[in-house]
Amino acid sequence: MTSVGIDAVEIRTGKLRLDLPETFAPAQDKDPGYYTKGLGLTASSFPDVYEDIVTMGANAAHALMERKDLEPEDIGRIDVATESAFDNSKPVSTYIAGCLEQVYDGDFHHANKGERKFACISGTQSLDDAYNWIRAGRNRGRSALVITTDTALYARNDPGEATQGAGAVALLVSEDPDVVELSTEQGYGSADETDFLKPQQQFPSVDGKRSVQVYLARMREAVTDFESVAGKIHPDDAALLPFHTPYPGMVRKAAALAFRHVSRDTEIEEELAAEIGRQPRREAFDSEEAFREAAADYTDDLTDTDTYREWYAETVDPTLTISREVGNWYTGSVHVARLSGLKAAYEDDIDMTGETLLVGSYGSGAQAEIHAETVQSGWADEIEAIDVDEQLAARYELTFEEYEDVHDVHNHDEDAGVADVDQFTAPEAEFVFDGWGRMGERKYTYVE
Ligand SMILES: CC(C)(COP(=O)([O-])OP(=O)([O-])OC[C@H]1O[C@@H](n2cnc3c(N)ncnc32)[C@H](O)[C@@H]1OP(=O)([O-])[O-])[C@@H](O)C(=O)NCCC(=O)NCCSC(=O)C[C@@](C)(O)CC(=O)[O-]
Repeated sequence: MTSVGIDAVEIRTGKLRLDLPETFAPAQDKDPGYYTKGLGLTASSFPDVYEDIVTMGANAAHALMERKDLEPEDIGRIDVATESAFDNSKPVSTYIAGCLEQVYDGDFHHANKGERKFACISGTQSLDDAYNWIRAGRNRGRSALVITTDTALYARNDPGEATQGAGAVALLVSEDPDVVELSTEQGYGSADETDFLKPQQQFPSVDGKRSVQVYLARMREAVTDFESVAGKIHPDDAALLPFHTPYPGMVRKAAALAFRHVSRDTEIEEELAAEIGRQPRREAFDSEEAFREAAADYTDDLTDTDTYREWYAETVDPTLTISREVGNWYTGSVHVARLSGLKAAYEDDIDMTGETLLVGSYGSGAQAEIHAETVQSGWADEIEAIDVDEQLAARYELTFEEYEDVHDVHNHDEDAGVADVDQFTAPEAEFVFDGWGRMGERKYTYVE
């Protein structure tokens, strides 16, 4: 069977940085520990005034095509996943293709382009579309470009304001990939939920506490569904667990429940029994409430054990490093988690070839998906080539007042725009937003 998966990755972070404990916390009159320890975040990325979802996506795609020495004729489809689209008809992929055509001799007229929407999970759904297209043998030897791009803004003073972020991830999906091969097995947990949505509005209406519960419930379903096709998961099966990361604290909660589930009925549960007892079983309780309380107590004890802490430090924590510095990139978030985990393994000199990643994607509204990925022998060369640290370090550090201006610049209802707020950084060798066309379309130029 043809091996299909991710052949190369590039990211593009928004070029502005807001420090949460140092700059945001005092202005919000909050304890800095709320951001760093509670949510697990240090900073958010924001786009400069000449950046948006198109420039970030096009710049990530351009970097990837240059590094892999690709021409437009090598790409058979461009799938964009976003929940920050500014056009209800023309897909962002056409804007991005238009940008790329400014710098390549060829064009993308032969390429199928689209835009996926299902909150944050649409990035993984686009990956699926690309995978299925290649596995169906319809790709004529070409690869797919999957681009996730979002500016995740919340209304000012919404609790979600602390979790904002902006950036794009470009993934090249090909036969015989260099980074990871995707499993055919998948598990889903999907239900009509009203926890986070944007009905004809830019900023989300969020029931924050409920969104956390829905994330956990749908993930639990997806794990069970995955096990029904792939067999029971054991904690030692996966080297890394890249999960959708709206903020690292969310993944910390999900990881505790995941470990409790996958260690049940294993030698790990038996070994821990002397220390914290065995896991509560539903049939031993008179009511659902009593069972849930006992399960929550067991989970608290479990997360205090050395066994759990070691597993978390090796398998989960490395996937959160980039997220702590950039916030939520919505559709790109789980793909940032994968990159973060592989980057940490590369830096620690761990040979990941042949190892399994268990990837958990999620989108509000709501749907979770679990699949496995097998790391390929070219992974280290690919990870080494990505300039994540340089991009993060080069960001402009915003004051709180500048942050307020930037939020207004990217707020579709505010008049502030490129003309009113000076850019904070100077564009170089990249696509920039440079005004409006005659039909209200956004226009882009490549700046040398
Ligand atoms: C998630 C909430 C509700 C949290 O906002 P909140 O309700 O203000 O925060 P909290 O009171 O729940 O506190 C968070 C944690 O900080 C701790 N804490 C408190 N104070 C301190 C302190 N001083 N020092 C240290 N720790 C402190 C506190 O104890 C708690 O720890 P936990 O119980 O989680 O272990 C908010 O950020 C929000 O509304 N965010 C937006 C929605 C969101 O991200 N939801 C996550 C799941 S839904 C999802 O992932 C989908 C999404 C959002 O990406 C969208 C999509 O799919 O398109």
